[in-house]
Amino acid sequence: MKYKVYVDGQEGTTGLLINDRLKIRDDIELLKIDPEKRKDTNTRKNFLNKADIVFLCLPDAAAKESVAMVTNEHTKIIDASTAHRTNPDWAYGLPELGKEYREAIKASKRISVPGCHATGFNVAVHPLTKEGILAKDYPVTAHSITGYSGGGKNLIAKYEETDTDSTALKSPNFYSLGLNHKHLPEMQKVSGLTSPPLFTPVVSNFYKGMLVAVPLLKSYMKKPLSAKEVQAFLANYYMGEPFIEVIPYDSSSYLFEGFLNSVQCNDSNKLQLFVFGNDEQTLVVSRFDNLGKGSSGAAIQNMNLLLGKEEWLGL
Ligand SMILES: NC(=O)C1=CN([C@@H]2O[C@H](COP(=O)(O)OP(=O)(O)OC[C@H]3O[C@@H](n4cnc5c(N)ncnc54)[C@H](OP(=O)(O)O)[C@@H]3O)[C@@H](O)[C@H]2O)C=CC1
Ligand SMILES: CC(=O)N[C@@H](CCC(=O)OP(=O)(O)O)C(=O)O
Repeated sequence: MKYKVYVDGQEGTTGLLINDRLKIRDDIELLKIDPEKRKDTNTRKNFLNKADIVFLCLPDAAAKESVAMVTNEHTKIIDASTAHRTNPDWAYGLPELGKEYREAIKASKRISVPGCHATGFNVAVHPLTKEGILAKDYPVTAHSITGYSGGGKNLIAKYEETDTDSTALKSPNFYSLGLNHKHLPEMQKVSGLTSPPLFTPVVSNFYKGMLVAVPLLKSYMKKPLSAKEVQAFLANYYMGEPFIEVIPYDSSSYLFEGFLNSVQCNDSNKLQLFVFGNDEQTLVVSRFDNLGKGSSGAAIQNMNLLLGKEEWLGL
């Protein structure tokens, strides 16, 4: 039997990539809506209820509308938007965080795909709070560098327009300067911190790829660890996870002329976790593709868990 899969938002940045990842599967029947009708409520409703699995690749408000249109109790929904990520009725789609996350995903009909920055952040911080290395009230900061595809069609168009004088736009730019980025609620909830992290993302003039960096001070940790000990702890935590690669503490061979680039994990579902530093100071950095493990790759990984096909290690 082939699973019927429908992508609501198939023409968007995330939807197109999910389609690409589904096209190579022979265990899936892809239900394709006529592009002209992709915003027609009745047609969408019909597709949403015909499918065994629905991917929502829509703005938040449209994602909520789609969920409300699903009346078939067998339909499972994997939502790429921010709409349900802290909703307790939805599983948080980052199975590597622990057995309870993996089991919740497998048992649920409603899965939320984590935000891209939140993925990099939670992979670094969740194990440290869970195992009591960081107290819940540790004042966490995080910095992120992302390609512009993270902003979807609108930001891609802004960056790729040729008729604007965009020198300023095309330099690296801090954004979310209200310090209220939309991923803060899921960062705080999943890491269990009592306050949201102070998070400073930077968008830059390349299409995709990202780094999320979390600096830590040993003297403020609940269980004080050096950078080398943090690396050993994370390597042990993620041992056996095919999509999370904890890089050896001596990571010099992974750098290019001493630089850590943002794009080395592109076109994969891989997330690399680096730990830099010394006895007192630690910098944990996640590197991954914002359109891979940061969205469409993670969405497919969650589908595989739902279908009992964890062994699928394709893109
Ligand atoms: N880009 C990224 O790195 C990531 C994005 N996400 C999230 O995934 C979701 C999709 O993002 P992304 O693919 O980047 O966004 P895009 O803007 O690239 O695509 C959104 C798509 O949704 C369609 N759409 C909008 N409103 C409706 C509606 N009412 N009914 C049907 N279709 C509609 C748009 O149609 P039209 O083609 O006409 O514009 C477009 O094709 C968002 O919630 C985003 O926040 C999550 C993680 C990462
Ligand atoms: C460059 C840029 O604007 N990036 C987006 C990230 C998109 C994303 O992952 O956000 P959702 O998953 O919540 O949709 C941002 O930081 O808001």
